[in-house]
Amino acid sequence: MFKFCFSRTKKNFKQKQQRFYHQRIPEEEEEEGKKRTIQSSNSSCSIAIAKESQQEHLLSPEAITTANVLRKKSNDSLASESIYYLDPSEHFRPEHKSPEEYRIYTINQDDYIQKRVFDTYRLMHTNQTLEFARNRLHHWTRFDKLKMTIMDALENLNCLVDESDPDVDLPNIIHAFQTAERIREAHPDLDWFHLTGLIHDLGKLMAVYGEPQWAVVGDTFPLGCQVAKSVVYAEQTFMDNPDTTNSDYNTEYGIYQPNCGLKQVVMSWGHDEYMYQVLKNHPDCSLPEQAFYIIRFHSFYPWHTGGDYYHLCSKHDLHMLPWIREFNKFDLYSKTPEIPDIPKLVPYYQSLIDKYIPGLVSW
Ligand SMILES: O[C@H]1[C@H](O)[C@@H](O)[C@H](O)[C@@H](O)[C@H]1O
Ligand SMILES: [Fe+2]
Repeated sequence: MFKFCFSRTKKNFKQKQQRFYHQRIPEEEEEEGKKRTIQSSNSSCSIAIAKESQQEHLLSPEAITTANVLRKKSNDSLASESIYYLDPSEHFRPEHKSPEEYRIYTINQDDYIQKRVFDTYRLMHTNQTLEFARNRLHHWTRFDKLKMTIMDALENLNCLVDESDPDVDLPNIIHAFQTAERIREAHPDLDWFHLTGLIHDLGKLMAVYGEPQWAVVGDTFPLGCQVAKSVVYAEQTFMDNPDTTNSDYNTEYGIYQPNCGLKQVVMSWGHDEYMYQVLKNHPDCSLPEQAFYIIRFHSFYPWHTGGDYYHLCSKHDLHMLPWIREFNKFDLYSKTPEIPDIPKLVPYYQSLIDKYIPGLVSW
C-alpha cells in the first residue's frame, strides 16, 4: 500500500503551502498508517550497500525497508517531524508554468532552489572525470547491491528530492507517475512507453543507497572531450575539474572518433546509464529498443535540446533522437504541482511491470 508523505521544515513548508493543498495526519493516524504499511510491505529486499550517507533529502534505507514510513527527513534544525499528506484529489492548481519558465539555471544564491541546483552542478562538474565515471560504472554494474522489484524500487524514490532540478521540489516518485500519465494520455496504445515514463528515473535509487547526488542526478555530458557551451553552468563550474586541463581530453573530439556513436561515449556517471545497465542485465526485460535508448540518454540535454555533440553521433543516434524528444516533452512539462492519485494508478502500472520487467531485479 502506497502512502505519500513527507515532513518539511517550517520555512519550506510555508513556501509549499502556497502551492499545495495538504492535510495534517493526526498522530494516531500516523501510527495506524505505519502499521498498515509494515503489514503490507514486502520486507524481503536485502541491502548489501554501505549505508554511510544520511544526506539531506534522504531517508536511511533501514527506515524505508523496515518501517516503510514514506516520508522525507530534513537535516534543517528547524525541521518539524510533522507529516503532511499531499491530497491527490485537489487537481489543477492555478500556477502552471509556461514552457519558457522551465529549466531556469541562474547563480542566484538567494533563491534556495537555484542555490541547491547550482551547488549540485558545481560538485558534479568538479568531480565527474573520465576515470571517475569508469570507476562508478564498474562498481554499479556488479549488480550485487540488492534485489528488488521495480515497484519496490519506485517506492524508494518517495524519499528522494532531486537537488539538480529547478522544476521539481517533490519526491521523485511523483514525477515518475506524472511523466507516465502524460505519456499515457498522448499515446494510449504504447504501453511500453507508459512504463518507460514510470521507470526512466529509477536509477536515482543510487542516491538512496549512498551515492552523492552529483553522481546520480542532473543533465549528463560526455567525458574525455571538450565541454560544450550548452552544458548548464558550463562557464562557472568546470574550473576545478582536472580533465579540463588534460590535453588528451580537451579537444572537440578528445578520445573519440568522428561519428563513433553515443554508445561508445563515456557519459558523466548518473541515473540514465545505471538504469539502462540494470535493465540490460535483467534476463526477463522485454522492453523495446526505444525504451532502452530513452532511459539511457534522456538527461543528455546538451545534445537532444542543446544541439551540441552531433559530431559524436552515429546514424542510429539520429534515428533514435525523435523518440528522445517525444519523451522529453512529457518528462519536462509534466513537472507541475498536480499530485497524481498514485494508489489508484498502481494496479495498471503493476500489470505493465509484470508484462515487461517481471520479478526481482538485481541492483
Ligand atoms: O532527466 C532529468 C533532467 O536531466 C534534469 O535536468 C535533471 O535535473 C534530472 O535529474 C534528470 O532526471
Ligand atoms: Fe531523469
